[in-house]
Amino acid sequence: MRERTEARRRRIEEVLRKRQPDLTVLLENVHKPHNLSAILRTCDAVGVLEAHAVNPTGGVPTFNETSGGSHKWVYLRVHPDIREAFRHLRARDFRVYATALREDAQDFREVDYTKPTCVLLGAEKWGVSEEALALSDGAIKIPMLGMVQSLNVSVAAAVILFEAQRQRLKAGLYERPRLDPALYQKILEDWLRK
Ligand SMILES: C[S@@+](CC[C@H](N)C(=O)[O-])C[C@H]1O[C@@H](n2cnc3c(N)ncnc32)[C@H](O)[C@@H]1O
Repeated sequence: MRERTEARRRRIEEVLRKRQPDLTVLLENVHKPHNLSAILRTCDAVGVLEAHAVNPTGGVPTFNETSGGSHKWVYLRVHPDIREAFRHLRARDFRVYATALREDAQDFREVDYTKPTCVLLGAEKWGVSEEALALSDGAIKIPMLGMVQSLNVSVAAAVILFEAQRQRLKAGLYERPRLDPALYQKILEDWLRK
């Protein structure tokens, strides 16, 4: 029993040392539980500490088994509206890139994800709102060469976040703890209670 507790603690510490407090997503009205769950699962895999969501249509975000339990390990902060979400992110020096299937959007691989970065993802049906697009630092897209115009939102999130992970691995950002010691300790205690 004691050994299992020790092993669990070591595993939690190992994961926490790789968490990236300056990489995140903002989900604008992504309301389907399987999409939200799949995105949080990817966030966990690339080391996102906290994800953000805005649900103008109301309601508390819900998860399903697609999350694989990842919603326990990735905090989700829900903002009352998109302006408040941007205020929060700007106060923490994030650059926010809106995913959008526009002519003038740049290829997502051209962004430097080693800087504090938030990837804004839009609603399944309507995409990112004009308001959110106007507030963002630029639009990015995953080039589409097939017959279908767009990807599923959780797939788009995975493609972009793993490019961020690739860049951050190369830059050595997973090699040393990124959380300040007080925050690390607070989260460690929280995770050990789960
Ligand atoms: C199904 S798409 C929405 C399609 C919507 N009709 C539009 O024009 O934006 C849902 C979300 O997935 C993401 N997405 C899907 N395909 C993408 C692509 N090729 N590049 C960037 N983001 C994409 C965006 O966040 C988008 O808002």
